[in-house]
Amino acid sequence: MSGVLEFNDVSYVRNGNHILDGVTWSIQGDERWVVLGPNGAGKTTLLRLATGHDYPTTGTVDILGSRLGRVDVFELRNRLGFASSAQAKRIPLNESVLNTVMTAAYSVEGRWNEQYDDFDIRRAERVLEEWNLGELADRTFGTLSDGEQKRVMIARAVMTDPELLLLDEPAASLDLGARERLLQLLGGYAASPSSPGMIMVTHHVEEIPAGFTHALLINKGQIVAKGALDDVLTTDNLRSTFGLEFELTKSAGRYAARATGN
Ligand SMILES: Nc1ncnc2c1ncn2[C@@H]1O[C@H](COP(=O)(O)OP(=O)(O)OP(=O)(O)O)[C@@H](O)[C@H]1O
Repeated sequence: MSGVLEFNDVSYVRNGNHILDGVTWSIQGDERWVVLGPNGAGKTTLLRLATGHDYPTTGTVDILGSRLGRVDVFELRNRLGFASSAQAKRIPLNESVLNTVMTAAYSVEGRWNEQYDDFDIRRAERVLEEWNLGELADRTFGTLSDGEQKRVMIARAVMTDPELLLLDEPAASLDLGARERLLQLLGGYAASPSSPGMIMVTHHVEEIPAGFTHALLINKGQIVAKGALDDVLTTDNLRSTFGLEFELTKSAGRYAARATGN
């Protein structure tokens, strides 16, 4: 079975630096991956390639069965859902929450002259309900809290029923309550058999939602470990990735890590 995303011996080099180095990685549509690694490891670069926002220096990237470099990336991106803080910054602050989500149907960030039909409106309203945003539909994006904005960006990413959903640090900078509410929603979404393949970048094992199945650990552009979550999340692999000794625990499907040495 060919995957929804295939990296084959991918390197990405800038100014002589190997930002990604020999990355081979395959994701199937029923897998939910977390990508973990320290600052500067290459996680965002991985997502930029996986969403067709950049090209590998060497190696190949296949997204939804199409080879990057031989396919119209704008068409391809319509089949992907992607949420990041960089994208959130492009949303006009005076745009309504409903429009912020609905404009994903046209891959635009602010409403202009596009004609939306009842289907688009109903779909956007349903997605807002699913992500606990129904009461905020008429609010403007700029008046939302950080946690609410992050949920709106995820709702926008799933609005078009993507075949692959990519989330870059969706829980970053959230307070404990907002983080836990978001992880519950993400866990529920990940557990649904109708959900697409997912990739979520994070810095913290505590932010891995229950229901995620696989992990990729990366450091200095190279894969440290990849595979089933429980096989990959080990103290040895965390030490190799973050350069510290950790105590790692798992409870009710969630992980926690605490440094034990240096
Ligand atoms: N176009 C570029 N030119 C030069 N260096 C780059 C370029 N893009 C990324 N880098 C560098 O590559 C490294 C990896 O960047 P990337 O943003 O992928 O890391 P990251 O794992 O997402 O980091 P963080 O966790 O801090 O967000 C960083 O050192 C970054 O400065």
